[in-house]
Amino acid sequence: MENCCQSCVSRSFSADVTLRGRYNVWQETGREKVIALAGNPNVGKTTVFNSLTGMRQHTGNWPGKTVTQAQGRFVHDDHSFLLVDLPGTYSLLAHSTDEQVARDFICFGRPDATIVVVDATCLARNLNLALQVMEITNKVVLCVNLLDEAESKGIRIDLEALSEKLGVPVVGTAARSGRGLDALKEALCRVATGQVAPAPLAVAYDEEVRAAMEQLLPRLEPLLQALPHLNPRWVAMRLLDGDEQFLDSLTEHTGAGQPEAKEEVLLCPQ
Ligand SMILES: Nc1nc2c(ncn2[C@@H]2O[C@H](COP(=O)(O)OP(=O)(O)OP(=O)(O)O)[C@@H](O)[C@H]2O)c(=O)[nH]1
Ligand SMILES: [Mg+2]
Repeated sequence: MENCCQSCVSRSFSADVTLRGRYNVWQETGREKVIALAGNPNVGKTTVFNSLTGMRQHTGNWPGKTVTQAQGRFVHDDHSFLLVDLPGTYSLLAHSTDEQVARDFICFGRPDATIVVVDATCLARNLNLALQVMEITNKVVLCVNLLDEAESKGIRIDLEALSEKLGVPVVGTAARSGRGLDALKEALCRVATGQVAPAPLAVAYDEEVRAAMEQLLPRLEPLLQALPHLNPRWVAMRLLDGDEQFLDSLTEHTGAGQPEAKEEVLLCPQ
C-alpha cells in the first residue's frame, strides 16, 4: 500500500529505519519492495537470486553475525524490488544462527513478500519450511524449483492444485535455465504490491494448545501493534514453546526490551 496518510508515512518511515539499522538493508527509495528469499539448503535459492538480479547485487555479512548476506535489485512492470537471499534452513525454529537470521528477517525485517524456494524432487520434506513461513506471514510465493530434475525422474507436480491447497501463489521454475522466472516475478509483484492477498492454509492445533493460545493472545495485542504483518498465533506458539531466543528478538524489535515487559508476557498467569 502506498503512503496515504500521515500515519502510513510514519509507519513506513519506522519500517525503513528498522530495515536499515538492524539488517543493513538499504532501500533506494521508500517505494522499493523488499523481498526475502527463503528455502532449504541447496534448492537453488542463489540461482534464482542471480537470475532475477543479474549484476545488480552485493554481498556482505548479516550485522553481528558471520553469516553471508546477499542483496540484489531488479525492476518488473515499473516496480523496483530489493531481493535479500536468506541462509538455507530446514526450519525457522532457530536452532542455529542461520535459522535465527532467516526467521528474524522474515518476522521483523518487514519484507513486502517472501519467496520460499522448494525442491520439486522432494517437495514433501521442503513444505515444512514453507508452512512455517506461511504461518508467520500471508505474503508468500512458493517457487517450486528444479522442475527439470523432477521431470527427468518422472515426478509431475500439479502446481495449480498445490496453490489451491496451500492458499498461496505457486510458480514452477527450472532456475538454471531461466524457465518460469518471468512468471515468478509476476506472482511476486502481485503479492508485494497487494494486488493479490494470499490466504495461507491455517495450521490446526489441538484443543489444549488452542486454549493456551486464546489466553496469551490478548496480552500480545498491545505488543504486536507495531508489527501488524506478524501473525499473532505464530508469536503465541513460539512463546508457548518457551522459545527464549524468539522472545529476546521480539522484545528487542518491539522496543519492549525491559526485563519486566518480558516477564509480563511470559510469566503472568491469567
Ligand atoms: N537442474 C537444475 N539445477 C539447478 C536448478 N537450480 C539450481 N540448480 C543447481 O543446484 C545447485 C545448488 O544451487 P544453489 O543456487 O547454489 O542453491 P542454494 O539454495 O542457494 O544453496 P545454499 O545457499 O547452499 O543453501 C547448483 O549446482 C545449481 O546450478 C534447476 O532449476 N535445475
Ligand atoms: Mg545459496
